[in-house]
Amino acid sequence: MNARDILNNPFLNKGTGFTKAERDELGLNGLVPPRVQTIDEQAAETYQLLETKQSDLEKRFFLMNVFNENRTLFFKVFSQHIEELMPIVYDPTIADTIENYSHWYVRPQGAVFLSIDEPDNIETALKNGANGRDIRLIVVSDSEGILGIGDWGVQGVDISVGKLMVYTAAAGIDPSQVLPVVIDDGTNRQSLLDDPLYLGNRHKRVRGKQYDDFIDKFVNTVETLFPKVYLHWEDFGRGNAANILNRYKDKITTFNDDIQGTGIIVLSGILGALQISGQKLTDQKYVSFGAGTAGAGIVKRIYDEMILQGLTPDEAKQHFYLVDKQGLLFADDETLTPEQKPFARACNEFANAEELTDLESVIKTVQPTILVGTSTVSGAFTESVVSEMAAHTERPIIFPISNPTKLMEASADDVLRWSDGRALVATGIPSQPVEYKGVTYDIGQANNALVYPGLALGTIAAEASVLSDSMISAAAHSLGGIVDTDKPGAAVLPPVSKLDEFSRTVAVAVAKAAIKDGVSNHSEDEVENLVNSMKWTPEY
Ligand SMILES: NC(=O)c1ccc[n+]([C@@H]2O[C@H](COP(=O)([O-])OP(=O)(O)OC[C@H]3O[C@@H](n4cnc5c(N)ncnc54)[C@H](O)[C@@H]3O)[C@@H](O)[C@H]2O)c1
Ligand SMILES: O=C(O)C[C@H](O)C(=O)O
Ligand SMILES: [Mn+2]
Repeated sequence: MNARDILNNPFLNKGTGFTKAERDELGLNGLVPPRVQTIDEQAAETYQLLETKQSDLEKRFFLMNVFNENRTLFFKVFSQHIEELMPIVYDPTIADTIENYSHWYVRPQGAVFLSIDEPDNIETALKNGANGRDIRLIVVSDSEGILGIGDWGVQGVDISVGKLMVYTAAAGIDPSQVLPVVIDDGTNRQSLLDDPLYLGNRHKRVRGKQYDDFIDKFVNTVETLFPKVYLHWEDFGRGNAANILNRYKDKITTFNDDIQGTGIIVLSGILGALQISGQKLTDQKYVSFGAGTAGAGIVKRIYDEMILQGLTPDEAKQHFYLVDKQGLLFADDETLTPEQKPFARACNEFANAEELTDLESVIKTVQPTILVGTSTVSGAFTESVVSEMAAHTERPIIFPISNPTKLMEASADDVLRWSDGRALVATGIPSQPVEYKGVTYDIGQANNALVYPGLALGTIAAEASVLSDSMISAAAHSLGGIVDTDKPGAAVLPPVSKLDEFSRTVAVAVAKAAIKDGVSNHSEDEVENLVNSMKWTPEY
């Protein structure tokens, strides 16, 4: 490899960090400024320059340049300032770059672009993307359900790139072992189809057999090329996400973030909240506002936990009320998804069944103790919804977790005020602490980013053949225990600033569960070492 290839390769480039000896050996003399800098000096300068940028968007562009030039330096800066930079590198700023991707496009950022029109190119494209690297982690999206902003065609590739950045910063997954992938199967967003600058396939989304076969071919090719890979699915549409997961979850090491990751983090948050309120999960009544991919995924996780805590399936089901566009979901509704069906209620349970078409009437009638929003309906948790909940329960658990910021069901600040400081709140995007009547309330972030890095680290370290339910449950429990129950206004989840620390906790718990479950051939006393040895650190 010649010197210029080294400087142009973000995995190899150290910029001014090349030592004198390296410069002599690699032919770099004269190609970088004379002074040799340590990565700490480079990181401090980079951070200083970053802080001169005014908007989050400018900061993101700047950081993406660093990412494209020098991966090690990028992750040094990101890891050092993880709490500050998460919302810039990832959600919510990433939503802006996805909506404007084609217009702002500069570089492919190491992603692999697969076109539904060219199934025969899957293997070549993946090989080109890997370029001989040993790929252990793939994030793939078809971008039909990006966050709560919907179908963004090929532009959703940024979510695959962004999720992988968080994996490395949070859990130390080696950035040279990851591969972001987007499946471009068209888009149903007319404004993209009409946009002359749109960079994706200019046709409607392909569905049915052709789509399913493409997914199958993709999975088979991935498994052949990268037999040890952990395959993460992100932001597929409601009609595909659960189907795909169910098709592969017992065969390969695979994970759907919106279903399983969100299920884990919300269960952890609820366990944290119950630790604060001193209550039992099996005494709670749960309303899911929005019962799509995430909503139903969370319900299933909490339902499984209730069974783990001793309830029968029939008893456990009685604790859930799912609300979607049509209102409370009833069993005689023919439009229910397979994931909604088990939790639909009977009309004859309610004297006023026909009135239960909006959230407020459901809250009044059901009097829940937990309300989780995954509806993408901005402001749906109104003052009357929140105060109605607070009227019936001392410490209502209220998690408005739709993303990005513009789609939140309520702000943490409003929920606390409207419940007179009694609600236990977590939000999907980071929220500033709320001051109310002399107490500072820290707000937990119920975002799957707090858990998917550790989950993968543990699973990959244990070389688990599948991601089993007990591994998922172990992840939720390992996080749920880390709250400060004595401090007034304590958050229900651990702070993002400690993400690297608790990713390790999650990883160890997950790897141990894999071994107990018989899906890993390692032994428990190896776990600490296995996890430690997987961990990549941003140093030269
Ligand atoms: N915080 C997190 O970690 C996290 C994780 C996953 C998803 N989410 C967020 O959850 C939201 C939903 O994501 P998803 O993947 O489940 O999408 P989805 O499309 O699968 O589900 C959304 C559901 O909301 C329903 N809905 C739409 N309008 C409604 C209304 N007026 N009233 C009631 N229900 C309504 C839809 O019918 C659908 O069932 C998004 O905003 C996403 O960002 C957050
Ligand atoms: O990406 C996020 O911030 C969480 C989640 O996966 C989502 O789709 O909203
Ligand atoms: Mn998602």
